[in-house]
Amino acid sequence: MGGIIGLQGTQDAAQMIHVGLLTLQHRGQESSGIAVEKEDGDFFNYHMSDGLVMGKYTPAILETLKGTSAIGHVRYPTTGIKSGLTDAQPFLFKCAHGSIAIALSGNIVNTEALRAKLAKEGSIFQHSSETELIVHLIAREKLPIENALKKALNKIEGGYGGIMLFKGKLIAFRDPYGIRPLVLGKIGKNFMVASETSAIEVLGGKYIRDVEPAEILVIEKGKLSSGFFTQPKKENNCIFEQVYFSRPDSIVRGFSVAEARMSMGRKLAQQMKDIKADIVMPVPDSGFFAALGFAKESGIPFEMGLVRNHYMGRSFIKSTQHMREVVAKLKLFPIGGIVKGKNIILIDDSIVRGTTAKKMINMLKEHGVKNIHFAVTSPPIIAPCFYGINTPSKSELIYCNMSHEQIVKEIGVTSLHLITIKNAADACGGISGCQGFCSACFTDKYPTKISKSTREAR
Ligand SMILES: O=P(O)(O)OC[C@H]1O[C@H](OP(=O)(O)OP(=O)(O)O)[C@H](O)[C@@H]1O
Ligand SMILES: NC(=O)CC[C@H](N)C(=O)O
Ligand code: SF4
Ligand SMILES: [Mg+2]
Repeated sequence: MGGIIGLQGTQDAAQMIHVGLLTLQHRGQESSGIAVEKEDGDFFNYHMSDGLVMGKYTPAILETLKGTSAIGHVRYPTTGIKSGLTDAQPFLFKCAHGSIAIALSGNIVNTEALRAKLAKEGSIFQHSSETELIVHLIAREKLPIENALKKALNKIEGGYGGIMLFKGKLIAFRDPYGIRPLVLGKIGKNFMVASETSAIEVLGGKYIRDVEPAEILVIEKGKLSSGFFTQPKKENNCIFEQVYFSRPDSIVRGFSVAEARMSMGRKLAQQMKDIKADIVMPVPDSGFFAALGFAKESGIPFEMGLVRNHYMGRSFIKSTQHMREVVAKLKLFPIGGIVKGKNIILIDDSIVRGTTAKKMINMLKEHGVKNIHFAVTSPPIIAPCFYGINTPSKSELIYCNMSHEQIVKEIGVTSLHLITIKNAADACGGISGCQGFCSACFTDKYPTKISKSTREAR
């Protein structure tokens, strides 16, 4: 998954990308990078850093990132080496076309086959993440860059949004199914692209529209041109963007994420009419708006009985189970005075491995909660994601290894309720049922081909 942002036409491009990356931090915490095209277009000024963005791009560093065309990336490792700077993006290359900087959010699913073929033909790989493949494929084509990119993108399959800098051009592209998000905006007279609208708005810019599935945008000297590298496929936007990943103040496929989450909460309340409770409580952060919607619909008072430590970052997107456990233990803490002796409806967006639920419910009990009815705004997650979110192999997914009743016991709640796929999709602006959305992690039905080796790699 991860987050990307690119803009052109302003002297403080790197400073703006830096602010954009801080805004996209929730999409990737493992490393970040900014690349700015040098004035002669010959290469890039750049800086990569591990961990969080905050504090890593000092004024002195930003001063070295001179240029008016820039891209940035925050990484959530879903392929390749999971930590360190080896796979920190943007990746920078020199090839027969010239200098290219590229950053990708998402995953390419036919990586193994392509990599093996290219390696056999003599390619040397510097990185272990798939983003590099695109440049290898471009470098082999003796065509103008846009056409070379078109050819390259026709050879890859997956869910991705991508950005490139090349000789005065900022180029953006999105997978044919629109699985991963990418939006176009404008700041003054300058165009920009980003994974989420919030990164445009924080800079004082205006969201214009989504980059279309299969679209390639070229921005050069303030002018925008658009083309398609293939026929767009039936849209399969990742429903997890609304459920968990995106910031609540972002607009995803025309819908406010906060409102979609509130509506999911309302629908859960309708599903749970018979459950009586004293208070409704969110699991912060991403359960917040759903709990608000639930409380409004049910009339049960809304309370904040859990405090979120924001310095811990998100637990789910940590790279190792050890770190997920550490963060899950420290990220939430109950407020005894609010929860003691209460029957509560507790709302979270998802149960993936069950790491958060187990720890948090234990703590709530230690603080004297009477009964917990746990309500979740995603259906059971029963299949891995191959498009850039680490919903892990079936062996790690709690709903693949236990029955609903066993999970109720394992996490220690009085009852457990999950939103239906139809209700989740309706709340997120689905046309009818789940049309327009990818929901493969709930259904095990993927929009693209997933090869045996890709499946087995999980
Ligand atoms: O069942 P699990 O494997 O624990 O994964 C699911 C949990 O992880 C996420 O929270 P996270 O801390 O990543 O982010 P948030 O603060 O935005 O909710 C998500 O919101 C769930 O709470
Ligand atoms: N954009 C991202 O953070 C993910 C890109 C790529 N799949 C990686 O793991 O590096
Ligand atoms: S499989 Fe799930 S997480 Fe992955 S793109 Fe589809 S809906 Fe999103
Ligand atoms: Mg959470």
